[in-house]
Amino acid sequence: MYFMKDIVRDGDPVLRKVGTKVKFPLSEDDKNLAANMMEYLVKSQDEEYAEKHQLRAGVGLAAPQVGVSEMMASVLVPNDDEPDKPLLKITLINPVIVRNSVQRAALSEGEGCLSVDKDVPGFVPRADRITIKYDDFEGNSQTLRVKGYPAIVCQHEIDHLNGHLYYDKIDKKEPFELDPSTVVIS
Ligand SMILES: O=C(O)C[C@@H](Cc1ccccc1)[C@H](O)SCc1ccccc1
Ligand code: NI
Repeated sequence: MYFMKDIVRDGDPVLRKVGTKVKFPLSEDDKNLAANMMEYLVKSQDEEYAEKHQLRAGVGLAAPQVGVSEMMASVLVPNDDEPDKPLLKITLINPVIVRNSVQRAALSEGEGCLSVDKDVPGFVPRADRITIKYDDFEGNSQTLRVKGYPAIVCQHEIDHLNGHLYYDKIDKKEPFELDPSTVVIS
């Protein structure tokens, strides 16, 4: 299980590297990495456990954030209407975004990051709909199409695998300026 002490913070060069491709068959270390990252997300969304262990809630976690420069990220997007049926629960291995909608989207509250302690205000414009090619645990290539909030989370995590942080995408001069056609997600 990871705790906040295990989360690498901005300034550590590992967050600015492009991760190495994960090889198959998965090593025991990579299997444990995937399990531990997803476990962090599950526990961080359990209010009682998160409070007791001072975990920041997360809907995504990328391997570089726990110091492993590999192409692997976990995503757990909760479903407020049906808590035991998350909107998206997936481990993305070697993910590549192969299609981006022209339509842009941004979270109305901006974004945060478990690896960035400071608050960086501003909209983070992203694609509203994306198609991701990734490998599953057996090494088979899979395709995932997501839109809206799950798509924002996947883009945030895949950015981590390529050395990008959310505030890189905030317009420095006009942080709350948005193209009028951008979908604002609350
Ligand atoms: O640092 C991370 O990668 C995890 C982020 C992912 C994320 C933040 C903003 C927008 C999309 C993805 C954490 O989940 S930040 C905390 C959080 C928790 C619940 C909902 C939104 C943000
Ligand atoms: Ni992040």
